[in-house]
Amino acid sequence: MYIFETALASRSLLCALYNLCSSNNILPHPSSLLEYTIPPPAFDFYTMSANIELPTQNQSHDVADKLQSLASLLSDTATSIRAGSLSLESNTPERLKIISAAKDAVDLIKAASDDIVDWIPFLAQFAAIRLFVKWKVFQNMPTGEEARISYGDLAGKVGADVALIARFAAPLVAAKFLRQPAPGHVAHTPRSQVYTTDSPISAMMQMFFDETLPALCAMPAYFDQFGLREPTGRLDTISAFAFGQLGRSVWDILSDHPDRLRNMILAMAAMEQRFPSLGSYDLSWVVTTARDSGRALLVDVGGGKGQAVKAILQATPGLPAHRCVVEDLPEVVEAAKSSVSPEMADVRFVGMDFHAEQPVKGAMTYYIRRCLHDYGDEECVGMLQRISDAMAADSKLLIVEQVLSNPPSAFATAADIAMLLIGGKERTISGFKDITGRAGLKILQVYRNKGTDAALIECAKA
Ligand SMILES: C[S@@+](CC[C@H](N)C(=O)[O-])C[C@H]1O[C@@H](n2cnc3c(N)ncnc32)[C@H](O)[C@@H]1O
Repeated sequence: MYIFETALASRSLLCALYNLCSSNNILPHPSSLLEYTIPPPAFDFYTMSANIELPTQNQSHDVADKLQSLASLLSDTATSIRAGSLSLESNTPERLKIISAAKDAVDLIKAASDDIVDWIPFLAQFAAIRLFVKWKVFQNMPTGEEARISYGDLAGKVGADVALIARFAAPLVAAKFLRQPAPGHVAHTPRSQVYTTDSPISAMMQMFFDETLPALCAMPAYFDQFGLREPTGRLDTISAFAFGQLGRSVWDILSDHPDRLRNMILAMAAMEQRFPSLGSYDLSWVVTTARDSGRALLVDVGGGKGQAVKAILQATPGLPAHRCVVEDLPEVVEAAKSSVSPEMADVRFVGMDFHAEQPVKGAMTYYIRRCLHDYGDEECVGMLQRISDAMAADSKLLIVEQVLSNPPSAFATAADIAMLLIGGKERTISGFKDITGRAGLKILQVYRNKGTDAALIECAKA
């Protein structure tokens, strides 16, 4: 719309110029005016048609057809929800499918100029949410269906200017993230309530604002200094550059900041639904095969607080907790041990470094989730080689990561750019074949997770 208005205004201006000049015999013909006074036009202001790709009738029909099929998908969803056969809250793959369909519909309708109109408010919303979490604004808002608070009372509770609170609340009200039930009052929505506690989603948002955003902003200066080359190492990363810590890995840097490290570990739990610990993979073979041996049955390498092992224990009846191991950096393991849940009480927690020798040998299965994408290929080959060296001939390695499709999804590409900041990357299946093969492993099967790019890759010694 805006482009059209500009075009029309420019056209009138050119016509007026032409009329003025031609009446004074300065210009012989409009085409020479265009040819000599402006660069080749994006489109012809006189005909409004020559060089612009306006949708043909066929294309318009195509858009209409696609919109109609997306609309029927949304309408079928509504029918299933009404009939009680679909719950978007509990059915993550279906919810992600519907979100993607709704986004596809919006993309079909969008003009090129609409993108920027989406991006700019998003930045304001992101900043407002981060500040409200930091200032405990969400926590100080009453919850419940009818609950509301005046901006004045809310500002008083958190010790801020009323105007400041109202200005940062405004983008969130505009985005329907908060409600404004009456002028001067604000209320929670289910979306904002997630940020009232130290939830994994809140931790993820803080991690992106505090860790990722500064690194994204440092990228132009980083590439000016280091040249336009793909960063691969784990020491001189864009993230380290952004925090003035070149030569140190992201985990070294975080170990100086226990709060940031704790937040990062908590944030990992936010993506649990996108990264199911096993998905369709059935680990019950381990329980029957190794019942009588004393071997470890499951070793989660870089397992954080043991979130994947906890889920695997739930999904695999008969798997004894005392034969499962969670490995991570010593400081992470110490923190995890201090808050262990009852069902994890018998699990062994082992401090280690996955770039060094694997301390548990000959386990039935080694498991590594969301760690390899933190590193470039050479480091991954080293990490996999350590595991491969510890594996017995019948051991399996289970890798859970995103496996990029071609072209990749928006979420996977965003994850890839976040990984680039710390010298890592998301990989295609041939990328995984390459790094596992170089570490003396072969891929047996890939179990894809419905509705996301995550997959479990089962490997054995080559
Ligand atoms: C992205 S998190 C993944 C956590 C967990 N696997 C999950 O999927 O929820 C990466 C994990 O690797 C651990 N880590 C980082 N460097 C490590 C190292 N050198 N040795 C062992 N663990 C490490 C981190 O502490 C963190 O728990």
